[in-house]
Amino acid sequence: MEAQLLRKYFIMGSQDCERNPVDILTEAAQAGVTAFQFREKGPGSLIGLKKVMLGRQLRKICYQHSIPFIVNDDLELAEVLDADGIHVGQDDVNAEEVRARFPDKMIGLSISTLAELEQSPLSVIDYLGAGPIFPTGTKKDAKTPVGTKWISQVRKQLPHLPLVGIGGITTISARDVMEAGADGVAVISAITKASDIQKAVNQL
Ligand SMILES: Cc1ncc(COP(=O)(O)OP(=O)(O)O)c(N)n1
Ligand SMILES: Cc1ncsc1CCOP(=O)(O)O
Ligand SMILES: [Mg+2]
Repeated sequence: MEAQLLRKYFIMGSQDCERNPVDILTEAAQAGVTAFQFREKGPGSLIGLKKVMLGRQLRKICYQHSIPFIVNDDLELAEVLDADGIHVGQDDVNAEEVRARFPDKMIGLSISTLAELEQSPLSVIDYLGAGPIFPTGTKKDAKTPVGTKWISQVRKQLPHLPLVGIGGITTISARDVMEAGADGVAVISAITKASDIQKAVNQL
């Protein structure tokens, strides 16, 4: 995959939104986010048909704006929505299984420690999501923040694998993440909680 696609990677589910997620993604897409992950997860999230129906709407917006549509965790949903990619973490379906099922989709893998990095099937994935970089209130079960140093460490070990930082990144701290060597920043609240989404995306 082109690392440039990770530059402004927006992640969202309805649980993150105080207004219509369709409007929020439309504004973010118009403002120039470069990738989108549908992460319908946690307290207040939709399940079953409602999740699929929202996913269809969000998938369509990505298609209209030529933005990759990536599904978090849920392989069935990725198939039903014909997603461009899937993001899995260390406690999710193994990335090798995801690759066996989806030879042509982008696969992202979360990475928080050196041990995880050493044990991961890096040859089957397309990018790494490194974090949480900073403390975050968005993901209740987030691991201990690892800081931007973690980005530099991963970049040093893997100079060519596309790499995005995630966790507590704001329009101000995004610069530090990029300067540490990331190809992009993955954010939820920096966009969903912004009073002016266009401005927030521009600042990122
Ligand atoms: C780009 C990106 N990086 C990391 C994550 C976190 O994935 P995971 O650790 O599996 O946690 P959940 O998002 O599933 O709660 C991500 N989603 N995206
Ligand atoms: C999904 C995820 N994985 C690690 S931290 C995090 C939450 C990121 O949300 P925010 O950008 O609001 O801190
Ligand atoms: Mg996961």
